[in-house]
Amino acid sequence: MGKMAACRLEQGEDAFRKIFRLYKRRNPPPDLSGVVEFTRGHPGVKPKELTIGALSDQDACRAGLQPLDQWKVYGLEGYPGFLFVSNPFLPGWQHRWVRQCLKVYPQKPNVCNLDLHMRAEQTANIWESSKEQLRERASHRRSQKSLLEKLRWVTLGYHYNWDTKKYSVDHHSTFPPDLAELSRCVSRACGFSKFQPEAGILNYYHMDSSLGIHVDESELDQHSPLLSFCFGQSCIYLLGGLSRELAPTPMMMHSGDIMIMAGPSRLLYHAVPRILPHPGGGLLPPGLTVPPSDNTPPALTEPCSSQDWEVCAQYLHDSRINMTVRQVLEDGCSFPVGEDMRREQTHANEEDSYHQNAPETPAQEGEGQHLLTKRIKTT
Ligand SMILES: O=C(O)CCC(=O)C(=O)O
Ligand SMILES: [Fe+2]
Repeated sequence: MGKMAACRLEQGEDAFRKIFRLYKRRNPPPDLSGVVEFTRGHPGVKPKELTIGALSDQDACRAGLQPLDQWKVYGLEGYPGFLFVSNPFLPGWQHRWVRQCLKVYPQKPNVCNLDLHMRAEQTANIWESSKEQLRERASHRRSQKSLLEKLRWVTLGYHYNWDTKKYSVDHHSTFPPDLAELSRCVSRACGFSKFQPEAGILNYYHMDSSLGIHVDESELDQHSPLLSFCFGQSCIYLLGGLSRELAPTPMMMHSGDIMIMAGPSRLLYHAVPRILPHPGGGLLPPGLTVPPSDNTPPALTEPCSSQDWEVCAQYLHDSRINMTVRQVLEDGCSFPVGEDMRREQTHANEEDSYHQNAPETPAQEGEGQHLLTKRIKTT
């Protein structure tokens, strides 16, 4: 990078990047006392009341969620439209979503990072080819990394294209009905009764992973909320402003927590600089140390068997999974065609410059989330 450009960066173009690097740092470890813990009454955290009745107890229960009057929901001063739900899952139910993320959602026709450099038959059954390797790990036998451990992202519904940064009508598969229903339950509960789950990105992190600074702006509908579900180990999540000059707020996310980015918070910069062991010791967070619930009638997903859970638990000892769910198209709209598409593309190209490094500019730390496999970085 030229001297001038470096200078401009230092003058605060990128307050976000400075904080990203601070929390990513291992040596010396950063002071975490300023990191927002929503359930611990941090300044700026405001409990929120949801409309009781927005989600029936029966629908909540089918999705593995507690009755709405039990949910702990918070807003954050300075971030209108942002909501944080502290683990609303019923005991034994996060397990099912974790199992879906590891065993079911990586299957074809869904798309994952491994497809970029492996043949279709090699990625046809990631779970089956990995489970023995993961079990062996439990008995401390050394083994090669399994495909599951190499998984970084999976796309669902309208498959996000990491090259063009677009969704398209031609690259679509059925959005998983169970995750669609969970997402509709959460969005209804939070007052977004029209939300349509149309695309999902699942992110798989290990203890040395991070997710670069970005805005999720590829959806044609940027008014609908974006939902984000966390499982496994904890993370520091940075929520910034509409520009990278604004310093982000660091917050902790734990297993089971759900975030809703809506309204004025929908297009804010954000990043995950650091994965942290869940607080409290032990290999798994408290919500996952109970056995998987075996059955509650009638449910969206089948119970997680103890054999499947053994593999999932082993995976989660040093991993975090995040599912984001998005509405791509505005209500009643379809993908643009002809003249509309040209207009849309011109507009998108202007916006893309936000994410791309100029050719002569080396990638900056914390940048480049949309660069193919670099989306989740491993140090
Ligand atoms: O892992 C997270 O919490 C954030 C994921 C995210 O920002 C994304 O998928 O766009
Ligand atoms: Fe994002």
